[in-house]
Amino acid sequence: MKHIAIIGASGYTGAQITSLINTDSDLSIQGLYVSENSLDKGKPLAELYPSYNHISLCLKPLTNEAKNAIVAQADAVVLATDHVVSLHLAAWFYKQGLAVFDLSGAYRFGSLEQYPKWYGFTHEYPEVLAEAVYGLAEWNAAEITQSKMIAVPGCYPTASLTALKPISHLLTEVLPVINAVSGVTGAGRKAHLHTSFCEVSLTAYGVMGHRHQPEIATQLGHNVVFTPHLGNFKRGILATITVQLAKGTTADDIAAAYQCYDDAALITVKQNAFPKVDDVVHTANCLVGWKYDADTHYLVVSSAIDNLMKGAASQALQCIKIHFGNESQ
Ligand SMILES: NC(=O)C1=CN([C@@H]2O[C@H](COP(=O)(O)OP(=O)(O)OC[C@H]3O[C@@H](n4cnc5c(N)ncnc54)[C@H](OP(=O)(O)O)[C@@H]3O)[C@@H](O)[C@H]2O)C=CC1
Ligand SMILES: CC(=O)N[C@@H](CCC(=O)OP(=O)(O)O)C(=O)O
Repeated sequence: MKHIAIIGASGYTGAQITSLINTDSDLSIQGLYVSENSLDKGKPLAELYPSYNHISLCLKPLTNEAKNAIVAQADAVVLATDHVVSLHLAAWFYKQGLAVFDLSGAYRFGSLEQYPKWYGFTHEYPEVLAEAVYGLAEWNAAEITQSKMIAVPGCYPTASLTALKPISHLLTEVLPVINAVSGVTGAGRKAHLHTSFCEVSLTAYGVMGHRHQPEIATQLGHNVVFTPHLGNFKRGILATITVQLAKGTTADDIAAAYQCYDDAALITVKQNAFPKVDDVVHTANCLVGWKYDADTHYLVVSSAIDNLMKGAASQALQCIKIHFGNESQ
């Protein structure tokens, strides 16, 4: 049995992973935490999320005493916190010897130079960053087993990389064009004008400047054009990617490439059938559909996930299970 502390448990991804760990017989929740001065400290999680009324745990403030109790009692922490909050907490808990599963972007880039541009801070922990591995579960299991510092991928990168990595050897110098639409929970629970009910309407944002573009490009090993969109639905991401493949590529080559997921329980790939967001919401699954025009060598591939599940919480749980393996039982 492994004991897991969840920090940022009142947020969308934190509450989601709390519900997953709560029902996992190999894991136990050491505690649920919010910031020291949070308006929610002391409240039962179920007061915020009545659908979790079977979970009786309360949200505790992350004081110094609480941090020391986590070190004494937990095997791992899940950080479902903002990038800058995660930056410092991850380094502190890692140095205390705990395994860290960080849902933020604070440890996803290998090189320090990327952080000021894409995250607006200077990374202060190169020694911890050097140990971090990218938790794309189906691709990096060996690394996730080895390291105690797991950077769980972003939601858009999870959808995009799942579709593109199998065919990376078929790409040309023409950049894949990724158009992705996210539900509003992708922006977190805190109130913002642009995510308020009367403001949300399907629109592109972060055009030519979203931090997930370099995350996808780095992990794919190939540059991409990435345009996120905000959709007027709560959960889910649909990433539809248009890509020109090398001359001579056949549909059979593509089908063969996607066979890499034949043993992946959570990923289903179909030819000439396209997934809907509703097919994956509240699940840990990723559905991929593709169609290829051999005359132009253009492939359209669509990938659907739940941003709070495969895009965050359930992928973090996959990483926890991979990392601890049989030890968690
Ligand atoms: N939403 C999504 O679809 C995805 C989000 N992510 C990433 O996951 C992380 C969490 O996202 P999300 O759940 O949406 O965010 P939310 O805004 O919904 O939740 C943030 C949580 O962090 C807590 N918190 C804030 N400051 C601190 C602090 N100093 N110490 C401890 N807890 C703190 C908040 O509670 P309080 O303020 O009351 O203390 C709240 O519980 C982010 O880094 C996000 O980028 C990754 C993939 C997908
Ligand atoms: C709709 C929406 O606002 N989505 C978020 C992405 C959420 C995510 O994956 O998070 P990371 O910040 O951890 O990379 C955004 O575009 O910033």
